[in-house]
Amino acid sequence: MAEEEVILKAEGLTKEFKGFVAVKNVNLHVRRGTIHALIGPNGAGKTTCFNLLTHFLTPTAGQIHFKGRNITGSSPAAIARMGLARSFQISAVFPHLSVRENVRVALQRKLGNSFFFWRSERVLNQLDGRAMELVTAVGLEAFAEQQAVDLPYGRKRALEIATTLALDPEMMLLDEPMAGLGQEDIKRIAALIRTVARDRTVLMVEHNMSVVADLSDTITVLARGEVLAEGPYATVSKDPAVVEAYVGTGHG
Ligand SMILES: Nc1ncnc2c1ncn2[C@@H]1O[C@H](COP(=O)(O)OP(=O)(O)OP(=O)(O)O)[C@@H](O)[C@H]1O
Repeated sequence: MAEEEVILKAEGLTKEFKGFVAVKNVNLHVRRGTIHALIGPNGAGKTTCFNLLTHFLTPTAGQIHFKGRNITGSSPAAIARMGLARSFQISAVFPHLSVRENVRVALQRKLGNSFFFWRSERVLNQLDGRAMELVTAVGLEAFAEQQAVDLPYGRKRALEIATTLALDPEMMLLDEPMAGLGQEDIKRIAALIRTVARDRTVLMVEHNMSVVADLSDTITVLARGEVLAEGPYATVSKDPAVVEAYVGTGHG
């Protein structure tokens, strides 16, 4: 794989919790412009891996490179500024601000706390314009003036994606974007992920196999902290070791 094609690279990634190895020597290469899924049965180490990649956890060993730069040990804020952003949990949304205001706050945060120039009316109006573009991009225009707390669950997920898009990341990491969603919301959020992935790279941890099959260019399967298989869905879903790992845990 040509080096310039790889936007995110993890090598020998390992995380130990008091002697228990949750992630073991994981090598991961995410190609620029693709949708890459990280899957595996319960307890496989997906969340730990995700937290290592987004720097919410420090690896015991291994290195992470983003756009050719070693970002091991950098702060989540620093890597977000470099263009690698994780979608924030729903709890990070301000419940009593409107949808539009939530996105505007995210845009303000991108500008940085040290600059207060955005308090001027002209800049606020500009930010409102961009916020509405993002609100529309995620299909929330009809909800723009509603408080976040009043949104249906699936719409909150869309808002979470909009606030992440406000950072204009080159690469977006999504932690179980379909968790807790009904069929209709799943369709809508899957379409949204496909749209946002047109001009950026997406890495997601996801349990919903039909979504993974539908969206992903590449899938990495983890089991017991190790990479079991990697490739397109058609290949990994037929891999005997993958079938065994899922059947063995009753996932089917
Ligand atoms: N902070 C921690 N301290 C100790 N053990 C941990 C910690 N975090 C995770 N683990 C263990 O590491 C292993 C991998 O957990 P992880 O949550 O990464 O798996 P997962 O693949 O995301 O699972 P799930 O699909 O159930 O969310 C599990 O055995 C878990 O108990």
